[in-house]
Amino acid sequence: MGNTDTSARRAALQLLHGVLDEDRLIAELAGPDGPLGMLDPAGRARAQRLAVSTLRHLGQADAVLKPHLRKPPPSPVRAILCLATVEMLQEGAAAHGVVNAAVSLARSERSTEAMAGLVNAVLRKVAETPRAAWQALPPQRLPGWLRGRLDSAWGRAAVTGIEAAHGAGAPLDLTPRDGDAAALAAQLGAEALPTGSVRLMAPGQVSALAGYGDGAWWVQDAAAALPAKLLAPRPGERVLDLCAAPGGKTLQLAAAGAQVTAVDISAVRMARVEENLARTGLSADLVVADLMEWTPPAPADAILLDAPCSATGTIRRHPDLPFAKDAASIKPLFALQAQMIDRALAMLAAGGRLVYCTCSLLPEEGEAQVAAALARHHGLSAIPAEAPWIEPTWRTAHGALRLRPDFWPNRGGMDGFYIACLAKPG
Ligand SMILES: C[S@@+](CC[C@H](N)C(=O)[O-])C[C@H]1O[C@@H](n2cnc3c(N)ncnc32)[C@H](O)[C@@H]1O
Repeated sequence: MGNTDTSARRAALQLLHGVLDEDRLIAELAGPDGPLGMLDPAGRARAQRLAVSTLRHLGQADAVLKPHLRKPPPSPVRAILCLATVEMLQEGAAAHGVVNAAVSLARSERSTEAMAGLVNAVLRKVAETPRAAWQALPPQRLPGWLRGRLDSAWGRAAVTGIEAAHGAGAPLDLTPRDGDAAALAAQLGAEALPTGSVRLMAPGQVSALAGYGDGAWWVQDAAAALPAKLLAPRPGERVLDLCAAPGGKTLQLAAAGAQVTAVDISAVRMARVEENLARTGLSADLVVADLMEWTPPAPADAILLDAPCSATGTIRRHPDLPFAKDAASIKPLFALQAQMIDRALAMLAAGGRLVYCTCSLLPEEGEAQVAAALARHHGLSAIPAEAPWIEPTWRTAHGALRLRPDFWPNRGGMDGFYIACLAKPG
């Protein structure tokens, strides 16, 4: 048990090193060749949870540690200190075991062994921090490159709400295959959301939930489920799902009875779509291709384009993202998104509809893309989103939806998304 815990903590430190020192995402580091490769499934889950929680609360951990340090420690020592601080104060782990583990981890590496005494002394003081004092700390701030942009786009109060939502993390949302959220919610003791998703606040192991094996539902954030609902495919319609993997939206479109062709450039990610279709007993044609080069055999009645983006709407699930990315790494996506909209419109039949969406909080990847597309394409028009569950604060220009993590604050929030529906002239 002790060894397993130490291995999980060591792996968590390696994940932190990858994110904080090498600008890599946890998703890139989580493969079999990475730090988690040698662990059993429980150890992998624990290491990942520790790293994610530490990244989510790094700002608070630094704040608690600061008065006990004369100068900022080297990065590997900071990681050990922050991991242990979060484990004690956020996760509620017993101080004795956490401090001993941190000291032995510090001793075990050449880069940190000389500071094992400091790790011990500092963490003993941190362990005395009252839980209430920890909980009263303000949520971690977004890094400057993103905070400034969100401040300009949505204002300071929204940014504060977004940061609070990031600190709270995300509940587990499910999309029922048969669309009956009330029945699934009753079965799982969960909440049926007004938008048709089912929300579990403390889910435990996903594959142990009733209905997983027979594919009665799939995991999908409530906001991420809305683009396919707004496309509202009719049975038998020829629908293209562009940038489809891992396939949450493909499943929705197929469940609605559409003839779906799902396109994605990544064979590895497309394998996930295939697994998801097999588990849920739904069907779609799968095409591994670059949509900038691929042409459908016939124009589509409707298209869903979930373009690659900064994913800044998903930080509450992926707190590694703001550390691993920066403005320069995101900028090339803006031009690609515009090209993808043009490409999608070329694949669409006259009179057809296109839903464009991104899980981004940046207007450059949402509002600005649609405004520019409407200016570029003569006759293209916006179809205002209509559904009884749309809240007035979600509406933005061109009848599109702007969703943010600070919405539904008493319900567990939602991912950030931009969703617009466009009509090609007939
Ligand atoms: C936001 S994710 C899609 C999520 C997916 N729609 C879902 O609901 O599960 C973006 C996807 O775009 C794919 N992609 C990126 N560039 C592409 C291209 N040029 N052609 C096709 N797919 C591409 C990526 O492989 C990635 O799977």
